[in-house]
Amino acid sequence: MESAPSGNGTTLPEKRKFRQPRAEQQPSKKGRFDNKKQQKQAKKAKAKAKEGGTEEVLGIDIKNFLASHNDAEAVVENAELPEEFSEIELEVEELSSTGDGLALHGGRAYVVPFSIPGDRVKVKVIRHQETHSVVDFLSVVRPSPDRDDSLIGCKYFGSCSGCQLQMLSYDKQLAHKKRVVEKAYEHFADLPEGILPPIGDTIGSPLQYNYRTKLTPHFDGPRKGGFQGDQKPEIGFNLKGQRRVLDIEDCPIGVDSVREGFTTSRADVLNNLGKYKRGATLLLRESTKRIPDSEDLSTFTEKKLCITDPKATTTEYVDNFKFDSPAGAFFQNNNSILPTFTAYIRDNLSLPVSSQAESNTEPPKYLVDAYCGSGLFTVTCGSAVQKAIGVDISPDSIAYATRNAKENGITNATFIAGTAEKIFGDIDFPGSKASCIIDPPRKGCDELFLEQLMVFKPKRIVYVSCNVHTQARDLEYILKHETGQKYKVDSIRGFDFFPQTHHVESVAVLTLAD
Ligand SMILES: C[S@@+](CC[C@H](N)C(=O)[O-])C[C@H]1O[C@@H](n2cnc3c(N)ncnc32)[C@H](O)[C@@H]1O
Repeated sequence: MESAPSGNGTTLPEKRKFRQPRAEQQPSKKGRFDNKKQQKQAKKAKAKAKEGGTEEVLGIDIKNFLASHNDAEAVVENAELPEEFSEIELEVEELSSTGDGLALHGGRAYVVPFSIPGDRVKVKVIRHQETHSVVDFLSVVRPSPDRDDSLIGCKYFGSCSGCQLQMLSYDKQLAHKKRVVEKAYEHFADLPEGILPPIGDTIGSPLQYNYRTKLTPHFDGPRKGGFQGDQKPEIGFNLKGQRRVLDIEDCPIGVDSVREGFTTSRADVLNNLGKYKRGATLLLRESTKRIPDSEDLSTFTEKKLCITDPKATTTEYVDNFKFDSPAGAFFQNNNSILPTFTAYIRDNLSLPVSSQAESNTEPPKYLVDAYCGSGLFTVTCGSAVQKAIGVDISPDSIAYATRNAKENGITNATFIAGTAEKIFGDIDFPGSKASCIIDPPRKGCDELFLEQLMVFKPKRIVYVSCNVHTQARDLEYILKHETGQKYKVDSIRGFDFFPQTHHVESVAVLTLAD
C-alpha cells in the first residue's frame, strides 16, 4: 500500500478509513450529555480542560462551537468523512483561543490554522480525531473582510508555529484577545452570574513587531554519529502542527539585537556542525548597557547586546529601574510594554482608604510578591511600602531579586527561595494592610498556596497570569472559598505582551470587603 506524508512528518497508509463519530459522543441539542458514559467522558474532558493547556482550551472551544450548531447533529449521521490528504474547501466561522480558525463540515469541527472568521480556504485533510478534524492550510479562496494580508510581516507566516494573527489589524487582535479573556472566565470559572465585572479592553503593546527580547530557536540532532557530508540541520521553530523544525533565518517579532544574534548563532552552528552529536536550543537574549552622555548622568546612550550563555548576566531597564538577571532565567519578554504594565500594577496595589470612598486610595503598607522572579514588581512598586517580601522557587532568581532591590534603592525588601506557600511562614504583618501580587507560571497556583493566602487575607490581590485559563480556575477557587467569598473582583483585563500570537497576559484585581 502506498503511503503519504502526514501533518506530523510520519507516514500513514493512504487509504486508512476512519469511523464516523458516534452520535452519542456529541452533546445533545441542549449542550448536555444524556447518558452516564457521556457524563463520565464530559467529566474527564472537563478535568483535563482544567489544566489549561492548548489541547484543553481548543477542546472546549470545539465543544462550544459544535453546541452552537444545533442542527449539525442531523448532518453528522449521514456525512461522509473526506479522505485523508484530500483537498477540500471550508468556510471558517470562529477564531479559537489558540488562534486557529474553526469550520463546520458534515457536522464536524475542522481546525484550520492561519485562518479567520469569514475566510473561505482550501485545506488538506490530515486526520480525523474523535472530537474534530485536523487540516493543513493551503490557500485563501475568498478572504474574510477582516483579512489584510498586506499586514503580514514575516515570510514564514503560514508555516511557522510561532505566530497566528499577522493577517489581522492590531485593533482586531486586541479585540480578539479581550474575547479570549471573556471565554476563559465563561468556561474555566464556574461562578454565579454577575460576580465578575465586564472584562476590560486589552492594553496594547507599543511595539507590534521587533518586541521580543528573547528567542530560543532550536535544531534536531543527526540520526546517528554526527552530521555527515553536506547534511545540515533545520534551525528555527516548529512547523505548525508538526514536530519538525522549520528552517528560519530571521524572526521579525524579535528585537534587533536578538535578530542579529540569531544570524550569528545560526552561522556558528552551521560552521561547527562537527561539535554537535545531538540537537540543541539556542538562547538569544537582549542585554542593555546605558552609557551616560555627560557627567550628570541624566542623558545616556543605550547599547544593546545579544547574550547566548544562559549563565551570563543580562541587564534590562524598565523606566529608570535597572534589572539584572541570569540570561537563562525568566524575565518578561516584551520590554516595550513594561513601563505601562508596571504602572498599572502599582496603581492597582493601592488600598481603598475606606469602603465609602472607593476612588480614594493610598499605597499599601506591606507588599507580598509571590512568584517574584528577579524582583520586577517589588522593585517597581515597593518604594512606598514599609515592608515587602518576595518568594520564588528559583534560588538564582532570589539572589538577583535581592541584588536588584538593593541597586534600585529598595531597602525594606526581603526575599525567600522556596515554593510560594513558604512565604506565609515569614510574614509578620497583618493582611488587612497588605497587597499581594501573584504571578505564577502557566499552570497557575498550587492549592496549598491559595489555601494559605485565604488564611492571610490580604486586603488587595493583584493576580497576573500568562495563562488566563488557569487564572480563571484559581479565581473560582478563591471566590468559592469561605474567606474568599468576601473578595470583590474589581477588574479583569488583558495586556498584549505577545502581538501577532494568540497569547495574552491577564491581570485580575480583587479587594477584600471590610
Ligand atoms: C511568570 S514568572 C513571574 C516572575 C516575576 N513576577 C516577573 O514578572 O518577572 C513565574 C515565576 O514563578 C516561579 N515559580 C514557579 N513555580 C513556583 C512555585 N511553586 N513557588 C514559587 N515560585 C515558583 C518561577 O521561577 C518564575 O520566576
